[in-house]
Amino acid sequence: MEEHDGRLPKQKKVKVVFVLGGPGSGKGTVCAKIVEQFGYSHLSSGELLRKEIKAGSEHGTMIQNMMNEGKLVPSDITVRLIQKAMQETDNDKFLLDGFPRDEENVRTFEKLTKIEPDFILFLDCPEEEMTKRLLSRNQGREDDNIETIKKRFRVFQESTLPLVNYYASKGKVRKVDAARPVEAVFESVKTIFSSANEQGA
Ligand SMILES: Nc1ncnc2c1ncn2[C@@H]1O[C@H](COP(=O)(O)OP(=O)(O)O)[C@@H](O)[C@H]1O
Ligand SMILES: O=c1ccn([C@@H]2O[C@H](COP(=O)(O)OP(=O)(O)O)[C@@H](O)[C@H]2O)c(=O)[nH]1
Ligand SMILES: [Mg+2]
Repeated sequence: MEEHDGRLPKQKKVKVVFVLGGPGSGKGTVCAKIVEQFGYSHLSSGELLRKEIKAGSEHGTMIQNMMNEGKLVPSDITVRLIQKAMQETDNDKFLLDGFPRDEENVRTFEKLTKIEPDFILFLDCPEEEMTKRLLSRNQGREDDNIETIKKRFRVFQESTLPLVNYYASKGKVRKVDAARPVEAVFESVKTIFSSANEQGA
């Protein structure tokens, strides 16, 4: 048996909120505001994947091809990137923006991190509004074109929404009407995070 001095091993008990919503629903925008007001660290799996492409990493080309088709990158790759980013961040509260996107993402995340989310913030927005936002986002993203947008909506409907419904059945979803102006959306989000704070969640 390993000898130790009685102290617990260095362990972080982390709190995680999954921030879900269709492409262009405003996940990144609202996460930035939650960070300012509630001290979470913001990890966007999409951003982490785009960094891999830029860095020309081992899986960069494959990731780029998947993204341009609006398809989901294999869970192993995404989860490892998230896990690494969490370990490198000196915080115990994380917003996972745009993750998980399907059931396999969840299974892989739970297997590798043993973390269960506190709750799911769900930004509910009609496709028409999301399309308008994506087409005027101007971030130079190759996947913000109408063909790829349609594919991304389909993946969201078929793979991500069932997950949201699953978490809703466990009482874990906090849904917000995301079709309103940013300030109004954030007012609702603030209420949710304030009450989560009070409950020590
Ligand atoms: N509530 C809102 N009303 C109008 N435009 C918004 C709103 N939230 C975000 N946007 C804009 O819509 C685009 C998509 O937002 P973003 O936060 O990148 O969404 P997501 O991360 O969900 O794809 C951005 O140009 C952003 O400035
Ligand atoms: O966990 C993730 C996050 C993103 N993506 C890929 O990256 C793209 C862009 O995701 P992001 O969250 O950045 O887009 P948004 O929803 O914000 O428009 C998606 O369409 C997928 O191809 C993925 O496969 N897994
Ligand atoms: Mg985003």
